[in-house]
Amino acid sequence: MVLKKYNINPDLALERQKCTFDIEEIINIFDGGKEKTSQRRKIEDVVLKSGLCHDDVPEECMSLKERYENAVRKSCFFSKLMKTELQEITGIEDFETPAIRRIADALFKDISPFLLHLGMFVPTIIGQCTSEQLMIWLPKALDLQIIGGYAQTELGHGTFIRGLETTATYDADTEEFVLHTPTLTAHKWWAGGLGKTINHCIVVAQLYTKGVCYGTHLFMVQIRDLDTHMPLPGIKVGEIGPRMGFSSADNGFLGFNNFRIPRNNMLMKHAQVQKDGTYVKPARHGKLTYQTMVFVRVTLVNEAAFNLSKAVTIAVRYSAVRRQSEMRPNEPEPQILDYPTQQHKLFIGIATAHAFQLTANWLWNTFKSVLSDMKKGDVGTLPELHALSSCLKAVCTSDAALLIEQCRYACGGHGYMLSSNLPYIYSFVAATRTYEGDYTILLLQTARFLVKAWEQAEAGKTVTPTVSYISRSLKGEKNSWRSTDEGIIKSFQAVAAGKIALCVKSIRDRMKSGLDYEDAWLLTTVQLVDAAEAHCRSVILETYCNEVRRLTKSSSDNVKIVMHQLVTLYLSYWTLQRTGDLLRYSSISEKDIDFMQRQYEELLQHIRPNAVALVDAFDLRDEILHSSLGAYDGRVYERLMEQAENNPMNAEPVNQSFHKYIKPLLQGKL
Ligand SMILES: CC/C=C\C/C=C\C/C=C\C/C=C/C=C/C(=O)SCCNC(=O)CCNC(=O)[C@H](O)C(C)(C)COP(=O)(O)OP(=O)(O)OC[C@H]1O[C@@H](n2cnc3c(N)ncnc32)[C@H](O)[C@@H]1OP(=O)(O)O
Ligand SMILES: Cc1cc2nc3c(=O)[nH]c(=O)nc-3n(C[C@H](O)[C@H](O)[C@H](O)COP(=O)(O)OP(=O)(O)OC[C@H]3O[C@@H](n4cnc5c(N)ncnc54)[C@H](O)[C@@H]3O)c2cc1C
Repeated sequence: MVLKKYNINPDLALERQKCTFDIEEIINIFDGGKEKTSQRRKIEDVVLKSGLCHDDVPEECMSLKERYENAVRKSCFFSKLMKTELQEITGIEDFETPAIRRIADALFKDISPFLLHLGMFVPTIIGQCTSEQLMIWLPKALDLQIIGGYAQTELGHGTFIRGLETTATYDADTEEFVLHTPTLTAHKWWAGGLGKTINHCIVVAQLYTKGVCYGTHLFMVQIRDLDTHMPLPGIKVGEIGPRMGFSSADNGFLGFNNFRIPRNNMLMKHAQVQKDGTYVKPARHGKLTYQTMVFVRVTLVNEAAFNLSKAVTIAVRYSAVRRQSEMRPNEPEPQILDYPTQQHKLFIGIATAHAFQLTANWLWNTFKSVLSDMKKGDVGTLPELHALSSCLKAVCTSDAALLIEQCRYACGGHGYMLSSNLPYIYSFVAATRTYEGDYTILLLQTARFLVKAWEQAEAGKTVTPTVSYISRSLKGEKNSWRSTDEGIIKSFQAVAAGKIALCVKSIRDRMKSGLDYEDAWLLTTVQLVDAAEAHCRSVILETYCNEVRRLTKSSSDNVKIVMHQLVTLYLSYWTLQRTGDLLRYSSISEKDIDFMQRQYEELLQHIRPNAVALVDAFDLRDEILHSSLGAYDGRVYERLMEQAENNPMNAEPVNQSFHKYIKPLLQGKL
């Protein structure tokens, strides 16, 4: 899409004059400093000037095949740009992934078929290969001499990894693994890029050697000829068909008919199969082959924040431009942003994008620190990281999807237009709630950790920092409600502790009544999911408050004020959402709730003058937003009309179907 230049809409211009803070300061905070902002903008300039973002026809007007081919074209040129010009022109050696991730959206309204190459294939090589294997595959993968994906899920199993059916049977005579798809349900299903694009793939299969099954392991498999791109003999591969989003990601299926790969193609950093077929199990932790999933879960919190910031930018700018109804008779129609109900729909989106972005950064640092522990041979911090990344991935993607849909509702009918980009953003984020571990499943993983932590604390052992509130609760610390940041966090921790306690009690009561542990757990899973969600809320609230305090230490007073208003809005919003829980597990009173409601409504008014400036501070270029409703200039109606006029459906005044069908029908000749 070529963006026409318009003057700024006067309503938006006025909004920007009302801003009380220096936008650039907030931009720098979220980028991680002035230097990083400048690097990111340089990268964006290079990509935008490359002409790669241009489409002759809007993406939404292309057929699925055209969209895929267009996405491949752009992915190839973008990869070339990353390898060459971006480095040369910007002089930045070490590309910051978030900057590349952001600008990628200027090229793809939907998804790049290469996403999984960088998102999972390369990280799996880095995390799962021996140093010798790394030297073979990593340079080729980084240089795009090979393009890969990650095929774990099958037609019959996604969640239950231990139930996967694809087999990799070691043949000591030839020193090869034989990959096989024994049933219909064993076909790999869903892997991004697999349908048409990739030539290599990480395949997750049940390892058999010397007649024994050792569970799922990872294998590097070439699936297509590097020159002709034809599937290799013994490989059945294709696209799984149209989906709600991910239209250009060519998610695929894959089957093996006794397909042979060399022994060295098993990724052997953690477990090995020796030449004679002897299995050497991982020395440290049984779930290290799941590491790529943990990595992606961590990055998905960032995806939730980024995509929500796009949606709320579109909806706030639109709401400042859109005028509708009347507040008092004969007065001019107000901007819809002036309605408190509209502010209620949107400002929580701004605050949540802040909360998730800061939580994502904190989680990323935690991930890096656990990786560094693991390099030193210490896997002790992995269970907490798994519990944290599981619940944060689940809750942040789920909340983001709901809030993005709320942004679409906030834009009325025009929000339903694909050109608003809100439906694309929603369908992308809706998928993140499912892939890389479904919402319920991941919360149950966190619940497992919480119940264990409870048992440890009961036994007088020290528990990890994110669950230290459990020890306080077991010591009988009573909650006394205070409407300060800290007071509210403590009360949310009391809610989480109360819910975990009830889960433990339910499991024990059920066992006393004769059930075994598995059944007692199963019957308690509704409560366990709820407890894990409550724990996650307390983690987000605490991280958000701590990070804002830390990051704004040297900020101007006005930035401190507005950032803290958003924190308070977030805390008040969740207090009001969870009054039932707080009445049950904390000492909050009716009076306190009334106070919080008033505070929340006042905050909406305080934030209102800065609303447009706050979304400007996400610093999202129009080319990244791709939205007729959310462009910086606010020329909503001009763009909607311009795009309607350019719609290929309007290229001819009379569609041929008139002559073929309507006219004969009108004339009774059909
Ligand atoms: C550059 C990139 C830019 C942007 C990125 C943007 C987008 C993202 C990229 C790609 C998008 C699209 C692609 C999507 C890809 C996929 O979806 S790949 C497939 C993902 N599949 C899953 O996530 C499956 C979910 N299932 C599981 O994770 C697990 O199997 C399980 C259900 C959680 C449990 O498994 P299992 O039955 O084997 O284990 P348990 O018996 O329940 O548990 C045993 C103990 O192990 C612990 N455990 C489990 N998982 C882990 C882990 N990952 N790490 C550490 N520990 C783990 C578990 O807690 C138990 O511990 P215990 O209680 O102490 O015994
Ligand atoms: C857009 C997209 C891209 C994807 N990309 C890839 C990819 O690149 N590579 C790849 O390998 N996979 C990929 N996947 C697959 C994805 O990882 C799985 O779909 C996901 O992990 C969920 O598994 P499932 O489909 O088997 O769901 P199921 O497990 O069948 O879930 C269905 C329902 O059953 C419930 N359920 C299942 N088990 C339990 C249980 N034990 N307790 C309680 N409830 C349960 C779930 O909560 C859910 O509500 C992708 C999926 C999508 C949608």
